[in-house]
Amino acid sequence: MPSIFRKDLFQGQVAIVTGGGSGIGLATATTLGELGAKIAICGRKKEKLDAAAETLAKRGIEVFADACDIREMEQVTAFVAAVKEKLGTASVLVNNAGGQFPTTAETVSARGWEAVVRNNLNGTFFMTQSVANLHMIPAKRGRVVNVIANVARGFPGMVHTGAARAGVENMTKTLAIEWAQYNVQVNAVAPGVIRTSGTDQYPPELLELSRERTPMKRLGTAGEVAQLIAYLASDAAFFVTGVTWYIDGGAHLWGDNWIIADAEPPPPPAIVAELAKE
Ligand SMILES: CCCCC/C=C/C(=O)SCCNC(=O)CCNC(=O)[C@H](O)C(C)(C)COP(=O)(O)OP(=O)(O)OC[C@H]1O[C@@H](n2cnc3c(N)ncnc32)[C@H](O)[C@@H]1OP(=O)(O)O
Ligand SMILES: NC(=O)C1=CN([C@@H]2O[C@H](COP(=O)(O)OP(=O)(O)OC[C@H]3O[C@@H](n4cnc5c(N)ncnc54)[C@H](OP(=O)(O)O)[C@@H]3O)[C@@H](O)[C@H]2O)C=CC1
Repeated sequence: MPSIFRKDLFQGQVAIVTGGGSGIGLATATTLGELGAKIAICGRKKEKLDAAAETLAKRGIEVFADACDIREMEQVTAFVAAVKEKLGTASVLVNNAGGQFPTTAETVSARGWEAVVRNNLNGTFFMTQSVANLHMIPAKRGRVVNVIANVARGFPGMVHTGAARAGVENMTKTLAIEWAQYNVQVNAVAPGVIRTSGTDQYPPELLELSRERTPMKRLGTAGEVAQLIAYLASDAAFFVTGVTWYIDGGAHLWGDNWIIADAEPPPPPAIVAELAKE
């Protein structure tokens, strides 16, 4: 996707993109890198990262890639220190790593719940705190962009991730206030359904349902999300903080991914009938 931004927009800056080995993360790393930033990417699978690093390097982007599971504080601390040593002080952090699995709320196991909350809420906080303390707060400059999901009306079918992403959305607001004094702006991006290696793992019929229920009648692209992230990471968004930006073709306002069962509603309690008589 051709960029609308000036070619040297991020010249001299270092950007960390978690989950930068694929999908939205790789598109974001490519976009920021092509706009001049040095790029650090992490993920759990080293082979995926190596392939992504090669792709970025072929485009002339200086890149540091290393395995890091964002759920593990020790791995996060080591990765964040390595970025400083290899590339310098980071001014941009894109918390993109995350994921979950479809489940009904009544069947999700305690371990399944915990795995998803750790992945999307704990991991995002660990990375943000570590980058802020080592890079952004001492430099008095930082832009954090958290990739969440469309949780405006809950997240039926994925209760664990809905709760975790809502946690990140609230954290976004808190950190925007606490860290304004350090010139660290914190925003969130909430993608609707975006065609990526991630959504390729979901049943095609679920994706088609989402497309039909999206007012703009299509799925988004990783490049479109990357452009929004680039704006929020740039100086053009200097006065923007604590805000969630939906990029979903209108889906947070209208359209449902969850079919409510066509069951007989329960009779109302007696008090409701009595009040109706008055
Ligand atoms: C309409 C579509 C909308 C789509 C919108 C969103 C799209 C995206 O987010 S795209 C990104 C897509 N990628 C993913 O979502 C994959 C991410 N998944 C993972 O990274 C991992 O599976 C994990 C972090 C969610 C869990 O990994 P891990 O901690 O290693 O978990 P364990 O294997 O140890 O299992 C713990 C616990 O969780 C249960 N579980 C794990 N995966 C699944 C699954 N796919 N389905 C059902 N249950 C799962 C697992 O069974 C364990 O529970 P117990 O069995 O009770 O021990
Ligand atoms: N595509 C969509 O429709 C939507 C996506 N999102 C969110 O956007 C983000 C990007 O997703 P997308 O690009 O579509 O999918 P991908 O599956 O391609 O990207 C997810 C990336 O996160 C990395 N990752 C996951 N868990 C961890 C972890 N614990 N530590 C480090 N890295 C991790 C994965 O790498 P590895 O497996 O190597 O660890 C992978 O590169 C995710 O948070 C996703 O949930 C939100 C709403 C909709």
